[in-house]
Amino acid sequence: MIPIAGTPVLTAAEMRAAEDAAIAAGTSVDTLMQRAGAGVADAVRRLAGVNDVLILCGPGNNGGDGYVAAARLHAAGRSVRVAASGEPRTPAAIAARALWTGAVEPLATAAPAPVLVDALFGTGLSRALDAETGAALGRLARQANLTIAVDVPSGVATDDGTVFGEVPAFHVTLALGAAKPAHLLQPAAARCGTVRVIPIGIPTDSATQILARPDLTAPPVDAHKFTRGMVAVVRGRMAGAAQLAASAAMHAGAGYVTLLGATIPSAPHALVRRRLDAEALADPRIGALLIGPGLGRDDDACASLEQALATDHPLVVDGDALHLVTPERLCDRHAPLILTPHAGEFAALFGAPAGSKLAAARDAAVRAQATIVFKGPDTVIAAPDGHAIIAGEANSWLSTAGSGDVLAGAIAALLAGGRRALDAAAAGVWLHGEAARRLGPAFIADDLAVALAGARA
Ligand SMILES: NC(=O)C1=CN([C@@H]2O[C@H](COP(=O)(O)OP(=O)(O)OC[C@H]3O[C@@H](n4cnc5c(N)ncnc54)[C@H](O)[C@@H]3O)[C@@H](O)[C@H]2O)[C@@H](O)CC1
Ligand SMILES: [K+]
Repeated sequence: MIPIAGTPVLTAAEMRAAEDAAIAAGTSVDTLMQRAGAGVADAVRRLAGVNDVLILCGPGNNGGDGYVAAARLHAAGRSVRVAASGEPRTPAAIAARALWTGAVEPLATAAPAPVLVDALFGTGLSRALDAETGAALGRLARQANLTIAVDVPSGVATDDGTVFGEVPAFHVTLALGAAKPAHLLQPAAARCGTVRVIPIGIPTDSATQILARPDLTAPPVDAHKFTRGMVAVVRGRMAGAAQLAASAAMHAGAGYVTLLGATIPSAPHALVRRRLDAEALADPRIGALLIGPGLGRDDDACASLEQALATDHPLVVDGDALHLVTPERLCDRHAPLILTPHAGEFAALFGAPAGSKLAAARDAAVRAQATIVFKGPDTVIAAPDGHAIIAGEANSWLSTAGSGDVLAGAIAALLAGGRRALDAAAAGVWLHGEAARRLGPAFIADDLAVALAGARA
C-alpha cells in the first residue's frame, strides 16, 4: 500500500493499455490478478485485524481480484466469506473463482460482516448497478464498521468522477496499479475515503500526476529581494482583494511585492505602492504580474486589463479579469500565463465543461495556451502541453471569501521566483492547501495569507 501523492493517474483505457503491454511482454492476466489479489489480501489483513471479512465478487476481473484475495486471506487463517450475484464471466476471473473452495453466498441475502470488501465492479463498469445489487451493496456497507473498495467503489465512473446513482462512502479504496481520475475528482472521490495504491508490477506512466509536496527550499545564500522574485498586483475596485493577494505573495516568498493603483492607507509597510501606469508596468524586474482579484468589470477594469495584457511579463489572471477576456485574446501571448478560474469563471471563459473536469481543464489550456488552475474541492491544473496535476481533496474551510485571492498571490510569488508555469501553479495550490491544514477550522483569508509562510517552512 503506497500513499498516492506524486503518483501517476491513469484512465481506464490507459490502465488497460499498461496491462496489455505487460501481457504482451509475457506477464499473464492471471499473474496480474494474483498480484492484485495478494496486495488486496495483505492490505485487508492489516486493516481488518481479527474481524470477520465479507468479500463481494462481481462478474469481471474486479470480482476475480476478490476471489484471489478471499483465498489468500483464508490461507492466512482469517475468517472470510464470499458473496456474489452470479458466476464470473472472464477467463481470469473463472480461474480465480476456482481457487476459492468455500461457499459463495447469494449477494441479495448475504449476512453482513464487520469488514466489507467490495470487488463487484472496477474499471469495467459502464452503467449503474442493477437495483438489487445496488441495494445489497448499500445494506452491507451500512452494516459494516470498515468498508474497503477494490480498485474503485462499485458505482463510480472511473474516468470522470461521476457516480451512477447511490454509491456508499467507503473508508478505504485500494487502487490497483495506479490511481484513476475517480479517486480524485468529485463526487466520486468523496466515496473513496483514503486511497492507497497496490502496485501490481507494471510500469504506469501518465501525463497526469497527483499533486505532491513541492521543493520549497530557502533562497540561496547570495539571494536578494529581486532574485527571489518581484510580484506586481494590479489593484481594482475592491482594494482589499488585491491587498490580500499581495500579502499572500509576500508570505509565499516573493522578495518584493508592489501594488499598482490608488494607494491603500492600511497596507503593510513592506508593500510598495505605485501608480498603475506605463512606467510602473515597464519595470523589467517584474517576475509576475497578477490581475483580477477585486478588479471589477467596469471600463476602468477593462483598461487595466488591456494594459496588463500589453506587457510581456509572466501573468496570472484571476477573478473578475476572467470575465473580461476570451481564450482567443490570450492565446497569442508569449510570456507564461496562468488562469485561476473557479467553476463559474471557467464556464464564463470557456463554456460549461462537457465531460470530466480533467479533460475540460486540458482543452481549456490548449485553447488559451495557458496553464489552467481549475479550482474547487478537486483542483485540476493543466498545461497546454497536455501535462496535468490533480490535487487531493481540499480542506472545506477554504470555502471562505478571499481564499482565491490568496491562492492567486501565492501562485504569482512562485511564478516570479522562476518556476515554470505548471510547477508554480502546483506549488501554489499545495502551499495554499497546507496553510489551510495548519490553520484548522473557520480561518479567514487574512490568516491564510500569513500562514503561507509557515507552510513554506
Ligand atoms: N485487466 C487486467 O489485466 C487486470 C485487471 N484487474 C481488475 O480488473 C478490473 C477491470 O475488470 P473488467 O474489465 O473485467 O471489469 P469489471 O470487473 O469492472 O466488470 C465489469 C464487467 O461487468 C459488465 N458490466 C459493466 N457495467 C455493469 C453493470 N452496471 N451491471 C452489470 N454488469 C456490468 C461489463 O460488461 C464487464 O464485463 C479492474 O478494475 C481490476 O480490479 C486486476 O485483476 C489486475 C489485472
Ligand atoms: K470495486
